[in-house]
Amino acid sequence: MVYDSYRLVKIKRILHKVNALTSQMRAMSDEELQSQTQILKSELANGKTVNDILPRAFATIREADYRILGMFPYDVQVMGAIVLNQGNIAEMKTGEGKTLTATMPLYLNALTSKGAMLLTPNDYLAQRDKEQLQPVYEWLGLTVSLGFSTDDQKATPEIKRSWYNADITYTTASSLAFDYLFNNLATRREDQYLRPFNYVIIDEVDAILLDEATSPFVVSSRPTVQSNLYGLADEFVHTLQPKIDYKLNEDQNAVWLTLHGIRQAQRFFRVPDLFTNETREIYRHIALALRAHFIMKNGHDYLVSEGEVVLLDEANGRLKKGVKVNTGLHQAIEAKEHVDLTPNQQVAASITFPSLFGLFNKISGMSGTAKSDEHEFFEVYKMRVIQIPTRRPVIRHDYPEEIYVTTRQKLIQALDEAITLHKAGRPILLVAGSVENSEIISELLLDRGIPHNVLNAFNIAREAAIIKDAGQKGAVTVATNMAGRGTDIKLGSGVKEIGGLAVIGTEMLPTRVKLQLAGRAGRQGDPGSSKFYISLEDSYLAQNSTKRFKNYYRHLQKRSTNRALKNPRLKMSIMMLKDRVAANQQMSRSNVNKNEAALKIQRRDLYQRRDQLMDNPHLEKVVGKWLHRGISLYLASKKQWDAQDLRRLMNQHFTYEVVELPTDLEYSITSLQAYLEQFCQTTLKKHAQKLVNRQQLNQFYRTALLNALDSSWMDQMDYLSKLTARVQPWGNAQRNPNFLYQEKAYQAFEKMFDHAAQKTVDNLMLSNISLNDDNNLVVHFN
Ligand SMILES: Nc1ncnc2c1ncn2[C@@H]1O[C@H](COP(=O)(O)OP(=O)(O)OP(=O)(O)O)[C@@H](O)[C@H]1O
Repeated sequence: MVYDSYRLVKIKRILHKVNALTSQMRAMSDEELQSQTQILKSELANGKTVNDILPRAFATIREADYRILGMFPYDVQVMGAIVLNQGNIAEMKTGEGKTLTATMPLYLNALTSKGAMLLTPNDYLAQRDKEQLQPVYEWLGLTVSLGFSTDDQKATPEIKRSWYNADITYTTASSLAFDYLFNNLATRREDQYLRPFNYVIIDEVDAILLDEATSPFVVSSRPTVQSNLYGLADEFVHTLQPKIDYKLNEDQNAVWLTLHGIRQAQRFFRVPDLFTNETREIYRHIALALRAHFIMKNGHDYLVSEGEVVLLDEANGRLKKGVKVNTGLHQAIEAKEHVDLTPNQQVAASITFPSLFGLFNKISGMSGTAKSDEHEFFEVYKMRVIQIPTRRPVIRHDYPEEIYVTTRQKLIQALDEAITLHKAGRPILLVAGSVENSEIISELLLDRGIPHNVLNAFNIAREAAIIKDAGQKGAVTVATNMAGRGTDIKLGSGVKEIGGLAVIGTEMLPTRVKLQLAGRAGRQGDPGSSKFYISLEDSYLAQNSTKRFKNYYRHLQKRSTNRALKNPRLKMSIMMLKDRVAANQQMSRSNVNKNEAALKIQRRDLYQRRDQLMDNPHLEKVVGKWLHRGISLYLASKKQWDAQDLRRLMNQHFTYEVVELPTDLEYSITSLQAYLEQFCQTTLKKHAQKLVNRQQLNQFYRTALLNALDSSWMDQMDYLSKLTARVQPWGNAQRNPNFLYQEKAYQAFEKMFDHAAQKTVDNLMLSNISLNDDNNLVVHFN
């Protein structure tokens, strides 16, 4: 705390410097103010640093914000902006105006011409913020872009390049993650579009770096053979009895087979042992089916819509875009819900948010709720969380939550409260715990004849329109926690006078999500209130509570009281439960980060090699080296060679034609190596004769090498994505699963290059090459 106030003093000193320039900026003509951009850029070019020019740059854009948008950033916003420029996290309460705050560090860091990005948690916010602020940046002579397309058209590399080369880019973390992965799957420089990452502000930083830290972004590629094990594993799971065959630890979101269950599985799948190399896949599918059945809940974690399973983002109630679930879990849920299975796909590239942001020169973040995790932010990202005071005191009234025994009781109470407030004319935001509950609440409201809007994952398209009306007198909006982050509900006329927006929650939620939702009311010093109605049947409690707690619940259920529960011990145990869940989540993030660390090194190494291959105009030497390695690996597969073995090997990997071996060939490894290398060179010469020039030959080499490297990397990614599940059972045998993971990941990476070398031989020898009508190279790998 002492350090915090010391930091604030330092920040205020910089604020004074910015404030001192206000009148000077106000006196400038528009042209003079606009010319500041060039002046500041040349100061940077002449050796000044971003920190040196901060006061002037901030004062410039502050005045521009005022002239173009009519909003002059408040002192507390400038303080937030200073924190963002330091590469730290500004904790600013909800509604304090983070969008406008970000204009200052974005402008300042964009002056370096290396790019500045703002990442929001969803498309809607990125688009809204970009549209709102674009006029300011453009007025000051900077370019702005939105980092994704707003229609369904696929963007060409050229279009993407224009997004990422803009001075300032507004986008979402997931769009950036996917673009990064695709950029590094390109086989030609022309298809790449990213420049090195420079500066980023992550809006709602706790959602991105904490809540979503553990689910990697995955780009899938070639479909693999569909396994019929999903259906079988699903059938098997139906036969299991709780506690006897499997155990569920809802605290840790874990479910596993007991010894009895393992025996059942061995009987069901007719295998003697479930933990051998051959039966690994069976075990993996059982683990997936168990998760699908006992951890993933319809309406909470996913929806089934028109015969398809769509995953929901737990943190914000939105549909998950792209492929973002651990390999196979999606199919396991599909088997559970009896819908068609999507084809199995292989992982082509993957990355987690923490690794993605590790690629930036400077990262910063903002959120209304980051302080509680400041240790983790510092430990993992070296970012400090600095609390910025609010401009006006928050006068929102947060009532203590009311606890009921059953879902029914809590919903009725919440509805009664909503109706009372509605009668008084106050706008109401009724928050449901799941899509299903939002529909139930909506029906209950209809029964009582109350008109309302529903905002859930099914009607995202109407989000902006719904939010626009949500603050009007008498408006009732039912929403899932989708309405939590960044939703700015503006109060209609006369609403302040009657008490502002009322947020009524109907579900127990993690603390941060709850704070975000309450923060929809009482923004910028407005009046407002929040109250949460929870029940002992809420899924958060059901999933995370202890045995004692459950017994207590059963006891209360028998008493069948309709009144709110007031027992202080109950409140205390709920508080402790929340802490325990948060600690468990932190632990699982730290495990994922440790595993990801191995992957990060491998990914960087691989991408560097790819870049080198793409830039090298003379690949003959590299080709020679890889052929040498590939051939020696093929030859190492046997101790003794004879003519028949050699012919077989050559027909598999070197040529489809009949092999004529020299009569005087010696069958020692050394001479076979020399013979095969010579054979390869002759084949390559033949290939070269079909091509127009040396560049084309180089292009052929590059394609063959990249293809070999990429497909080996895909196997590696696939292996790693399954490795976490595989090391778990060994972990139980008292070996540290993290250590095992690192060890196995490293060994596999070494092996990966062996496979790539062998694949290179096949690619160079067995491919069909030709020229099309325009004399462009066409390669088909076999
Ligand atoms: N300096 C300012 N002058 C006038 N109005 C402002 C100023 N700064 C912000 N506002 C207004 O305050 C409201 C809240 O801003 P914004 O949505 O950016 O808040 P936020 O901090 O991002 O909230 P949340 O945490 O909920 O996302 C907006 O309507 C915005 O236009």
